[in-house]
Amino acid sequence: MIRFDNVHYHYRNRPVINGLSLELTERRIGIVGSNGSGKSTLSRLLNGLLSPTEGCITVDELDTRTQARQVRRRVGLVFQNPDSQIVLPTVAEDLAFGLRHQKVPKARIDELIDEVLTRHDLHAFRDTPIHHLSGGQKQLVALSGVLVMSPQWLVLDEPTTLLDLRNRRRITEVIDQLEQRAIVVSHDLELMQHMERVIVLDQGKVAIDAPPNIALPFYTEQMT
Ligand SMILES: Nc1ncnc2c1ncn2[C@@H]1O[C@H](COP(=O)(O)OP(=O)(O)OP(=O)(O)O)[C@@H](O)[C@H]1O
Repeated sequence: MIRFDNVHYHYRNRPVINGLSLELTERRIGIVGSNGSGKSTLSRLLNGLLSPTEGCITVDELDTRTQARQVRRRVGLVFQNPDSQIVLPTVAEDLAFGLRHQKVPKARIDELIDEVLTRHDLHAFRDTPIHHLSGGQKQLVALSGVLVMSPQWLVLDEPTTLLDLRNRRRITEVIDQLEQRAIVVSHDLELMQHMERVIVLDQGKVAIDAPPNIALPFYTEQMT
């Protein structure tokens, strides 16, 4: 379980998250909200990249302030723009990066990479330079790079915004089939329909927290 206990986050003196208390247990949780409502800040708080200014976040009992390294292993964060996540020139090199850092033996790294690429239909691109890939393929590589580390939780920040309809559907299918628990931050309301629970953020607070058939009409009404 991920638990937020009266969490506040301020950038310098600008309050962005304002007293969130949440228990996240569902397998698919969506976070929506208008631009600047605090969604990306929330994603970074979830995996310990940012620490609350006030209050406490625990991930399966690990405190993100004091056990950030363990939290980051447990919660994989996929950024909105794959270019900010992919660091090495070819697909295989990039996927090996985190595993090598964790001192996983080379033969095991190759096995894990083969497995994740096959699962996402990317095996033909194993040694392809990243800059030859389409936006959708890069998005899948960025996701694969996080999955290969076997996190228990995934946080996906706007996984479909840069994609065309076909790739949006593909990523939606991949998210549906993930074994991990996933928290998906997105403006893509079609993707949000696939969630069990949708939290609407407004100025760093929960405006509504409900199944998508209730939360999404509330959100669209609020936005118009
Ligand atoms: N590094 C930063 N320093 C100062 N202010 C920041 C920083 N990052 C974000 N903010 C501010 O915090 C607020 C919330 O930003 P955040 O990126 O979390 O919102 P968001 O809901 O993800 O927005 P969007 O839908 O536009 O991506 C915004 O007003 C933003 O300007």
